[in-house]
Amino acid sequence: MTHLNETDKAYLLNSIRDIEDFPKPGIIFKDITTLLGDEKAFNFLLDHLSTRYENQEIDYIAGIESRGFIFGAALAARLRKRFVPIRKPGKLPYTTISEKYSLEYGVDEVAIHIDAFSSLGTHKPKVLLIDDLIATGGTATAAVKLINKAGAHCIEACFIINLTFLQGDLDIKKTTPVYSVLEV
Ligand SMILES: O=P(O)(O)OC[C@H]1O[C@H](OP(=O)(O)OP(=O)(O)O)[C@H](O)[C@@H]1O
Ligand SMILES: Nc1ncnc2[nH]cnc12
Repeated sequence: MTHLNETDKAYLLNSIRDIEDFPKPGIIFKDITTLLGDEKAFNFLLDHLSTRYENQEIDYIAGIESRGFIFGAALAARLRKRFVPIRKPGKLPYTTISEKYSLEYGVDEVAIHIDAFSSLGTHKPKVLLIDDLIATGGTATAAVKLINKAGAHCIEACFIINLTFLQGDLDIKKTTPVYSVLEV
């Protein structure tokens, strides 16, 4: 189904477990392992995402390490699209390009293989970016920049959960559509 009603969203949200004070005091961690461990909820989510994206022009689905790999690769297999991993630094074996981003304290980085998106005739490769969750938005904003640096076009950034009170999607929305299945 393209549109999820409030009952559908409550069903998915209830399949995700909240863990208080992980990994630090004050954080409520959204634990998606309970969604993955519930085959009905996981397939319900994948049915929804497949319906949303099946008729859109997409050449690649890129997932952000590590939880974005799970949803991104599952959706890519269903839609018969190519999957590209966006990884933490030092993990990819071939030549990479990378993008740094700020954390609350310090910096982090995401990387991609330089040839991840091979050119497809006349058009720039169209990429759907997927991650499980957007919090401050630092990771996903850097990932969108990386997709552009790699010569592709990010057609949408998709998240299963958006922690809306952090407004992490504001920067991405300046250049790229954002879709969040669940807003918390
Ligand atoms: O919006 P941000 O504030 O940048 O945070 C969101 C990112 O944090 C989590 O990943 P994490 O770095 O914990 O890695 P993991 O998926 O390997 O656990 C989550 O899966 C996102 O990738
Ligand atoms: N509250 C949270 N739950 C799960 N993953 C996260 N990544 C950043 N914040 C998170």
